Amino acid sequence: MSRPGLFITFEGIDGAGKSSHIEGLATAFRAQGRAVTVSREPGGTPLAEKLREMVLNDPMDALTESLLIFAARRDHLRNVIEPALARGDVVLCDRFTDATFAYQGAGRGFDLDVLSILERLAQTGLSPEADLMREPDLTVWFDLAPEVAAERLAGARVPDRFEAQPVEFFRRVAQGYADRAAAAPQRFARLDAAQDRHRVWQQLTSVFVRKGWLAIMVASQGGPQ
Ligand SMILES: Nc1ncnc2c1ncn2[C@@H]1O[C@H](COP(=O)(O)OP(=O)(O)O)[C@@H](O)[C@H]1O
Ligand SMILES: Cc1cn([C@H]2C[C@H](O)[C@@H](COP(=O)(O)OP(=O)(O)O)O2)c(=O)[nH]c1=O
Repeated sequence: MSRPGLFITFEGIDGAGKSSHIEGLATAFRAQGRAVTVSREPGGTPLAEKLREMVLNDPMDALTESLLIFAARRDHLRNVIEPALARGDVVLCDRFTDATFAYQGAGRGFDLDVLSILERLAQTGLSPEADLMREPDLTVWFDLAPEVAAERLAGARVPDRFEAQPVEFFRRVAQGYADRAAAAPQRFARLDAAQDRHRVWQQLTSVFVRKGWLAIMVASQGGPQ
């Protein structure tokens, strides 16, 4: 019998170090015989990537932004995430709905109750269990002080509309993530992202080993040098 799919998301403020580790984790899962789908939000389908370009570059009010992000998310769920989970893949997704609560909710101050309604609308009715609202099986939260993230990003890449925000914005976003983690402690795994890359990788793989999703040997494989 094939193994059930796993839906794993990666969250944290810009510059926390998520992208540095996702490919390494995909390699570790593949080395242990699992099929892996790597994706990101906003994005992951042709339509959602178009919406991403708008969200990251065009000024808009917070409701418009939230509607576009959830539209992109539904398209991504329908066309990529749900089919991959149905095949039994491990789905590794760089950001998901916690980012909307953290950035649009806590960061921009948009109404969290409206976000909850949009979440239910966008994430329900797509899997064989009609009433299921799709949520991650695990969310890895790269927790890092905004000042440290800003230092890491300075000069590293051209900032998008969010990355160009002042540090106070990221303090609110970081608090938004802390609130989401406190509300669903069984789903979240917090990493101390201030440590060096190797230690962050060790923390990351030990979460998966503890869950029984990776064998212990991978701790020395696949991670960033
Ligand atoms: N543990 C770390 N210590 C120092 N710098 C890091 C660490 N992890 C990532 N970086 C660097 O910080 C920047 C942001 O990392 P990245 O993985 O792109 O973050 P994110 O995807 O969370 O925005 C990159 O320049 C990356 O090389
Ligand atoms: C998924 C998501 C992302 N975002 C923002 C956070 C990031 O600043 C930006 C893009 O995320 P990300 O892909 O992490 O950026 P990069 O590839 O440049 O590291 O979109 C939201 O504001 N709301 C959301 O729901």
